[in-house]
Amino acid sequence: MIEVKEVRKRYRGRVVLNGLSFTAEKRCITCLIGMNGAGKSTVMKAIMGLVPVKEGGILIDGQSPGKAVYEKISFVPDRLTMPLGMKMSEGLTFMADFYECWNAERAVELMRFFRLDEREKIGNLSKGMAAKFNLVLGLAQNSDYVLMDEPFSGIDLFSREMIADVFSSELIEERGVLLTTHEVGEVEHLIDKAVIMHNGQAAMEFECETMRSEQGKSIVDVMREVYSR
Ligand SMILES: Nc1ncnc2c1ncn2[C@@H]1O[C@H](COP(=O)(O)OP(=O)(O)OP(=O)(O)O)[C@@H](O)[C@H]1O
Repeated sequence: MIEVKEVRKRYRGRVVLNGLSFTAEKRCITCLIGMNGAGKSTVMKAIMGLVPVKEGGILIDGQSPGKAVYEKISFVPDRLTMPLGMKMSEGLTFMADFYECWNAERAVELMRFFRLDEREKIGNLSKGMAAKFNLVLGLAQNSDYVLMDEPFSGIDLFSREMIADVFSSELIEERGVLLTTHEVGEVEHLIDKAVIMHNGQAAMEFECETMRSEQGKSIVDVMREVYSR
């Protein structure tokens, strides 16, 4: 389980996370939802140790983040961070050299699934192709958790459906997924749990199915309630 406990984060004195707490479990797709600038990417980066957090705590399966823990988590940032001059094949080799948990067979399977040609230069990829390659890099690691920052951003409908298929496939099944998205209405059926961020805190954390069956509310309904408070 990923546990975010009472995390506070300021950027140059401005409070972005103000005692944020939530959990993301294995075998569960958890979605962080919030307006632009709510701090979603900041939380992702904090979990990955990419931005320092002085107050509050983050635990992964009960352990504080460190090298061993980071082998358990893969992070798909909101844009590709590979050099643009590299071919995708070189990017895959780089990942294989760098990550002990790299699963080359799965990488090949994913490249085929997304119909990506590894001979293509990264700099020549369209936005959607780059997003898919970014997902390959994250999902081909044998990690227990996958963090994805805006995996659907700027991607056409059919490619979104392809990415959505990955969520319900065996590529994810046993893992815990924590993602951010603005396409809440579209991905609602894929998400198990929602965490609505507001004023630097988790204003609501709920199981989507329970919310639907017991209160008849969609995630968007709950968002409207939270933001109109
Ligand atoms: N490195 C930084 N230095 C200063 N301020 C920052 C930095 N990174 C983020 N911020 C600020 O922190 C706030 C939260 O940013 P963050 O990117 O986490 O939001 P977000 O919820 O992911 O937004 P969006 O939905 O627009 O992607 C914003 O006001 C942003 O300007």
